[in-house]
Amino acid sequence: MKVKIKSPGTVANLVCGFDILGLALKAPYDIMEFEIIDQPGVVIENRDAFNLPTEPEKNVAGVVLLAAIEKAGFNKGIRVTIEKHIKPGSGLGSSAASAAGAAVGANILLGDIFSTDDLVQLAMIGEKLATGVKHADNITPCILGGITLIRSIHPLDIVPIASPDLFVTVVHPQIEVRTADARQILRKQVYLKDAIKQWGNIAGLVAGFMTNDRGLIGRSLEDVIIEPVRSILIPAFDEVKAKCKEAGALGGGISGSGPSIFMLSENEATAQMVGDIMKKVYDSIGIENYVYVTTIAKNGVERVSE
Ligand SMILES: Nc1ncnc2c1ncn2[C@@H]1O[C@H](COP(=O)(O)OP(=O)(O)O)[C@@H](O)[C@H]1O
Ligand SMILES: N[C@@H](CCOP(=O)(O)O)C(=O)O
Repeated sequence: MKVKIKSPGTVANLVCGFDILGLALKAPYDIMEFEIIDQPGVVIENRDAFNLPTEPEKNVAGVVLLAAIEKAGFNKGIRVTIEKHIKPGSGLGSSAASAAGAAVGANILLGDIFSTDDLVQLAMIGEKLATGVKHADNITPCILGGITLIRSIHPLDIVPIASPDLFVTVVHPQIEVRTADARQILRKQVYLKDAIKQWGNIAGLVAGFMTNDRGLIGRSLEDVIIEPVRSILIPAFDEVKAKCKEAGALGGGISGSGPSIFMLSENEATAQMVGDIMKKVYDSIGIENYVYVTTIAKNGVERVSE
């Protein structure tokens, strides 16, 4: 039996929700194909130009598949073919797409034996390999679709949030920011006044999503803790953000750990205009860039026909 899935890109952090809020994107997505093999262990074949490791212990899909095999007590092996469209180090959850895709793909092959919490726990093993830390704000929306809140990872407590019909524009300037590096530069302590502002924004953003209050969503898309530090790694960040908001975007910020920047808009025309602005800014400073105008994906990792 062969299992083919598509695994979506994700926007983690959702500006003020560092490590706890994320959404799934309709595009881009990776394609992965799985099959059971007699030889125990994991075999990885990459069908893209990213040169990711094929040794299972060095590839996030590999470590997740090894963990799934062990957890299931399975005595055969799994071969996975990865066709990656989400560039590693993009801030669009490239590692999460492989980790979550591997967990879901293995689960289908093994007969649907894992719960959603099991899948997230397994996929977090992949995120730990990529970033040095277990975080679930990419893998949870990648698995479940929509917008998700990770209230806690110890113990795991996932809260799916109602997703308003918003458009998402993402620009991916073609520079690489490794999530592991973007975590290293963060301050370990925050001022109470900043924490209070951030709590207000997170609560406002979740309430805004749940009540479809566009004004509240826009006002709450503010990050006073992480963005001021990480935006230094992203050329023209302030200019892009200011111009997109002027053009009518509700708001946005760094996608994951960057360098991608995302904006939410109420309609497609604004989302397209925002994309044109993003492109123009990066073209004007000679940075190759790629723009996606898309929506929030209702579904996460999905099985597709051969
Ligand atoms: N299957 C995989 N998919 C993506 N990245 C992988 C994979 N296996 C290992 N990696 C490593 O993980 C890192 C990319 O993860 P990360 O920095 O979190 O990027 P992103 O923000 O796109 O998720 C790179 O160092 C890459 O080599
Ligand atoms: N919460 C994480 C999210 C990283 O997202 P990625 O798409 O850049 O992998 C963090 O900000 O470190």
